[in-house]
Amino acid sequence: MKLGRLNHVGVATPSIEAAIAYWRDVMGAVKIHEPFDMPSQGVKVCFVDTPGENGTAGTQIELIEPLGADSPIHGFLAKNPAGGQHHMCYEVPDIHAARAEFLAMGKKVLGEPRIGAHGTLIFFVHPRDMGGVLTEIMETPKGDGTH
Ligand SMILES: CC[C@@H](C(=O)O)C(=O)SCCNC(=O)CCNC(=O)[C@H](O)C(C)(C)COP(=O)(O)OP(=O)(O)OC[C@H]1O[C@@H](n2cnc3c(N)ncnc32)[C@H](O)[C@@H]1OP(=O)(O)O
Ligand SMILES: [Co+2]
Repeated sequence: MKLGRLNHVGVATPSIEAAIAYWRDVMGAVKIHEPFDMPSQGVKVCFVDTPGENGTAGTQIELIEPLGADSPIHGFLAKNPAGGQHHMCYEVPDIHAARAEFLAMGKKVLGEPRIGAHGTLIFFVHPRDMGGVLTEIMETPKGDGTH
């Protein structure tokens, strides 16, 4: 499997507002995007751009707060009440080919590809099969890959 670039690091938080303040005031985020609800994924989302070179945006942090009773991050926050690093997301050119490759390697792919926060198809691979890291695979957006 040849992964593309790291698109974002998912960080679960019990409070997006508190997390925004941390990334802005402590970590010097260069841009805080408008938070939005993704009921289909059971999360409230806010993208934060860390500083890159010469004032440009670097890596994106995806802050996620539970939305609804069935949110997939309730279990994580029960174990990590203050929040923490939740998943890493890598781009691939062809989501269906990538999914088939992970399955062929015997990895536990969590569900069918569905639309993610960048508007392209995503799927997750279970952390037990990925060195303890919940891994999100997303099809590369047509634009610049930022939200
Ligand atoms: C915003 C939309 C989208 C995007 O476009 O970017 C997103 O990123 S949405 C992000 C939220 N969505 C998801 O996480 C969907 C996929 N996740 C799941 O299906 C579940 O969270 C899970 C990975 C199957 C875990 O389910 P859960 O019920 O919470 O836990 P288990 O008891 O089954 O856990 C088993 C095992 O795995 C460990 N674990 C759980 N979560 C993580 C994690 N994020 N990172 C590392 N390890 C994790 C958990 O501790 C258990 O370990 P053991 O106790 O050793 O068995
Ligand atoms: Co994500």
